[in-house]
Amino acid sequence: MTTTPKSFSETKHWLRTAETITEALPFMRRYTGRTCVIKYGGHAMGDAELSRIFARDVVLLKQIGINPIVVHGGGPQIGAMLERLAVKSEFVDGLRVTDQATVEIVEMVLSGSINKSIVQAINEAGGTAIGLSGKDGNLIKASKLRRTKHDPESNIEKILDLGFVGEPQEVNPHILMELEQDDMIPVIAPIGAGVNGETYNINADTVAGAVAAAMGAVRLLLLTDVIGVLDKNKELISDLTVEDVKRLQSDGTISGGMIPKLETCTMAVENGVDAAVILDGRLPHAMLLEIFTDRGIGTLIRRE
Ligand SMILES: Nc1ncnc2c1ncn2[C@@H]1O[C@H](COP(=O)(O)OP(=O)(O)O)[C@@H](O)[C@H]1O
Ligand SMILES: CC(=O)N[C@@H](CCC(=O)OP(=O)(O)O)C(=O)O
Repeated sequence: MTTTPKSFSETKHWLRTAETITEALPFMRRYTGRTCVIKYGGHAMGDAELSRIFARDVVLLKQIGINPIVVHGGGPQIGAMLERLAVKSEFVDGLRVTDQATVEIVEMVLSGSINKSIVQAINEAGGTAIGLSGKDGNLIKASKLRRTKHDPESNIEKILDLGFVGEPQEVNPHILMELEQDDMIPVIAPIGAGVNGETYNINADTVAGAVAAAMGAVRLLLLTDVIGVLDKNKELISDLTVEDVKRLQSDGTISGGMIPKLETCTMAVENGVDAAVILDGRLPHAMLLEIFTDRGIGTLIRRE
């Protein structure tokens, strides 16, 4: 059956749709053939309909020649499982202190249920997704995170011991390139393997940034549960340079999970990623609005 527009408003709707597609053309040209790393945060994946929309948008990117790589988090889901198993958990500067029992649960939740549900959603949307953790194909070689924190009482830098929290030492881009060439969509759980066979829990933003840098991505998109980086008056900051980020960090404008997020963006844009964007994963089609319109949403971070 064919349908033709029946009313003036219906015609306007069709015209608007056609205009939107035409508007997207220059952006498609800019991004085609390039890699776009999407960090899908645990907070952003709470709603079933939003998850379906996310999966469809990822497939759409692939369909028009952009290579999406999904790196997912799962902080709230790990938290819920730890609570069920009565394992206590605390965060320092947005990072979960991770002992041996915790790292086993973190790996189970991230590489298991969360990874597979994203893979399944993308496959149901018509794509071919492959789930990986940093252990698969030696994707991420990790080491124990070395971090210090200034102690105002003693005025010295104290070494933080976060247990099995890791940082990527090396990301192997070859396996991801192979998958891209075969039209597959990698979905990565932020788990890394150490040289002595130990398992590391790595912040998902950090993994996304390291993967984006290793792939020379055109964009690193961090989907989260806020509209972007907010200033002290809770207003959205739409653009930031690396210098601006340092200032926001030292004057305390950013805290908690926003700290590793912006550190990641800085690392990524200093290592060959064109730009990083922190945007609201609760907004349907947030990625498409960011990539295919000149309005942009969220906070865009560039080198300078
Ligand atoms: N200046 C800021 N602007 C926006 N969010 C901030 C800021 N400082 C701290 N945050 C916190 O960072 C959180 C996002 O980080 P996180 O909870 O780790 O998200 P995700 O689970 O998506 O990775 C926000 O929900 C907010 O509570
Ligand atoms: C070291 C560390 O904090 N790891 C995170 C890994 C998951 C994650 O980063 O999830 P979100 O992106 O949803 O926050 C954690 O254990 O929660």
